[in-house]
Amino acid sequence: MLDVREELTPMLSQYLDLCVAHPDAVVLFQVGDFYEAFCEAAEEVARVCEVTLTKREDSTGTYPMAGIPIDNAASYLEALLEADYRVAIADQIEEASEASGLVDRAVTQVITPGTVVDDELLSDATATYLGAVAGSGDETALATVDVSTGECQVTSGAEERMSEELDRLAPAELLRAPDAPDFDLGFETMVTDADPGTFEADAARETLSAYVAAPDSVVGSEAERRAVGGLLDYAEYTQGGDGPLEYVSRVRRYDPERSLQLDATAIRSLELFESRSPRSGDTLLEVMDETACALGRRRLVSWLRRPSVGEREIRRRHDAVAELLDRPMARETVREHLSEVYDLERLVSRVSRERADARDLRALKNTLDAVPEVKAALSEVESDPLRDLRDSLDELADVRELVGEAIRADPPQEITEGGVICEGFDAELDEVRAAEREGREWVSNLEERERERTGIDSLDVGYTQVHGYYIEVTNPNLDRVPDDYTRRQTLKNSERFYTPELKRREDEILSASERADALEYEVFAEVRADVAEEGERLQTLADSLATLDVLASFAAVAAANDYVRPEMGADAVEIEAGRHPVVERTGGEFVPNPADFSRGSVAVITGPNMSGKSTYMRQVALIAVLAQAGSFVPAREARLPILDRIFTRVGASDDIAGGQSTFMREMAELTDILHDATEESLVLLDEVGRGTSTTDGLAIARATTEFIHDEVGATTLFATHYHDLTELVEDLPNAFNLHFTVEKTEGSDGNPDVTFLHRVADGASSSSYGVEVAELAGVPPAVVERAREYVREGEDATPADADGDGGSDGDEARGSPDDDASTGESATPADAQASANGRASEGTLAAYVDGIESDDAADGPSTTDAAADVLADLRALNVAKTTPLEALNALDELKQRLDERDRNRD
Ligand SMILES: Nc1ncnc2c1ncn2[C@@H]1O[C@H](COP(=O)(O)OP(=O)(O)OP(=O)(O)O)[C@@H](O)[C@H]1O
Repeated sequence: MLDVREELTPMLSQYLDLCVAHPDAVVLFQVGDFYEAFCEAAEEVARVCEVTLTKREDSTGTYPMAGIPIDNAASYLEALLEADYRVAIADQIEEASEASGLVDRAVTQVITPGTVVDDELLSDATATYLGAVAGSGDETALATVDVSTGECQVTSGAEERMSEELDRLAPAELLRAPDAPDFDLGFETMVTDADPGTFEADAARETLSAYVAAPDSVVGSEAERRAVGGLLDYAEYTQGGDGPLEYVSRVRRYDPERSLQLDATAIRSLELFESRSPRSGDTLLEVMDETACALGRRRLVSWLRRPSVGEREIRRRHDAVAELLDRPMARETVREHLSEVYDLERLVSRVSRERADARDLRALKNTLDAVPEVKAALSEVESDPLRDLRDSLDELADVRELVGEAIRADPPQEITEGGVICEGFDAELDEVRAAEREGREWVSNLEERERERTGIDSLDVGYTQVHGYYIEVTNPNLDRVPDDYTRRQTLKNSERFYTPELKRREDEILSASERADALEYEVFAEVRADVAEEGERLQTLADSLATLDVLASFAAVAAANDYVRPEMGADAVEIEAGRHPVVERTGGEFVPNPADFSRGSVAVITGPNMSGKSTYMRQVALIAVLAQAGSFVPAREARLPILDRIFTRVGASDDIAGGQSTFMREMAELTDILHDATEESLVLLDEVGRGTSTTDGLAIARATTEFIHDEVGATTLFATHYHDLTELVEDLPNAFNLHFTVEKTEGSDGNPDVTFLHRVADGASSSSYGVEVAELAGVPPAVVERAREYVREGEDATPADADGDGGSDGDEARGSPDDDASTGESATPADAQASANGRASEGTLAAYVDGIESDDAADGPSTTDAAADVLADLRALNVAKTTPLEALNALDELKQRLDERDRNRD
């Protein structure tokens, strides 16, 4: 279009200028009640938003055009953001009526994934971050801002640390300074190449100096300053580029190591915020979220994501929860009033961005109305933290009064059309309104007066938009019309007139009405500006309300679920009758279990599939997370150390959907653990080493355990199906075995029935019960029977030790992956269950196949072809992409083909 620019109409040429100024965005251009896009942009908008692609015809040609209604823009904007577009909103910045020629337009906002501020596009519970990275090596800095609330934070450190921090915060959009590392990001984001100049030291200092008085004192290094500078400059650009964002009142520096570090893997595998299985759907957040308002909800997420490591801070939170637990009346009253609290942080930012309307200000007033009530409910509290919180609640009576007196209780959405400002607030406005009212009254009495004067009983006074006020006289009465009537309009049966006085009044009414609307808007804008002045006090209030809401929520959850206050600062993890906070809520009777892990101990946990190993390990970690976040915990008693990090490495099969080599990923995560864990860390390892051959897997598991035990000293829980690992405890003084118990009874068919007791006990497990678990899970009887035959064969044979790595003994032989010496692959009966659970089960299939292969070798060529076909099909099966049902069906079909082969052979 650039080449024909000279020939375009002024409007399209204006559109084109804006597109050139915002090359990375789709420009949406206000035309009346619509946002329009033209030419190529129109095609994209039509496709993504599913709106009709129309044509605009003018003297210069025909152009594609697509529009979205402004009133209803949110869902369309969401679609564009989801399709990875940035959207530049070009609003009309002058009234069409005032424009001489083309209406002036300017980009007032660039909407990008990291900078959305519209409530409809934001989630209540989580913050949407824009992030910026500058620097490299040990001097890498990461700055983030939540554009909707103004929360701006910066941190720095080694590249890997910052990469972890990025993964944890998962900003929706990321800016990179030219020298920033090219991180391998573990989350979806839009990477934006911002103007490199904004990241330069001087430019950044200047940007920052508009926000903080002494830029050098808030940031720790040049890299931090550059990251914040580039970040805020871009945030300003997206908000219309009118200078500093007033609502960013604080730029805070933080050190991620000052909180319990949970990396993205741990957050995911502990299911803090997202459930890994589409079926379960329950997360720690869902269980813990009894918050009453959005402020509290976001604070809860941030406390769970970043539990504290400060013993004093943790104790204070526990003190507050304890008191709120003891005072149910106060707690419930506080929660009730908090539920009337609007999203103050976002409200304040809208006020200072001049985006708040009259309803927002009323919402602010309602929120402020709740504050004295909350304070009153807390009047008798005795604990320091609650007293401090109560005393810190600023009622902002001045703001509350101002809004109460200025803004009507139920104002319209539109702030330019009157009906917003209360009577009695502004003398000039009242005067103009009085004039308007008086005029209208005069008109409304006119009919009666004129009927009397003319003697025409059917005379009517009315009003139309086009012609204004009129006096209507029907045709038969026209002869009685007085001389001062002037004809305005002729209808079929009547004539309409006006008088000079009526005309004068009409002009007065209209101009008073217009003036009143304009004045109202002016007064409203003044009130809004006065409120904006108090932004910082409002932010502080929001902060206290958020904290109070989370503490009350913790107390409510503790009351409802029988949680107990943990004792902090212990030297060991000691839990009596601990429960998994999420699993205990998802039905069935939950069996509480104890934990007693001294610092640096390594517990090797064995037990059949489904016996409760993973649940147990996660429960220990979740109890630690909850305690350090400030909550009570699901247990009868708990004494806990203050942990610095929690690491989790869960079985390779759980990551199969990730697409990458699961074993590589497993090992990369293991490397991080071995590298970064300390004596204050808790490490959960679930089936480490499973992603490779048995020999290698066991070797890695063994070496890992030894290393953690001897060198790292982290408290470690290691769930494994490698029963050989249980022997390790004999050599490692700080290691011990735990196992999960099952009850085995003889079933009616003579085979064993297994009941899971979900109870942890000392020592190693004696059996795997994989086949029984497979049966319980519904694996077809033919397969289960065949598996039993294999197990019996295995038991009769001498324990295989072809790998020369020790082999197994007695009962353990069945569960030991070492048994499967013929392939060197893992063939635990566990895998049968894994299959039923929707996980890959290459081990079991491999065992099955190898059985067939050796059969075939013995039987000669006659039956080998059929078996080879089966094998080929099996090898072609993409386990990662196969659902459990498909896997079972495939297995059943292969089995039938082999049965067929056996019958032919007989
Ligand atoms: N203490 C408990 N009380 C009641 N039910 C439990 C308990 N622990 C676990 N369960 C139930 O048992 C199921 C299996 O538990 P879990 O996944 O922890 O077993 P696992 O031994 O880790 O299995 P796998 O080795 O296959 O991963 C859970 O989904 C849960 O429903």
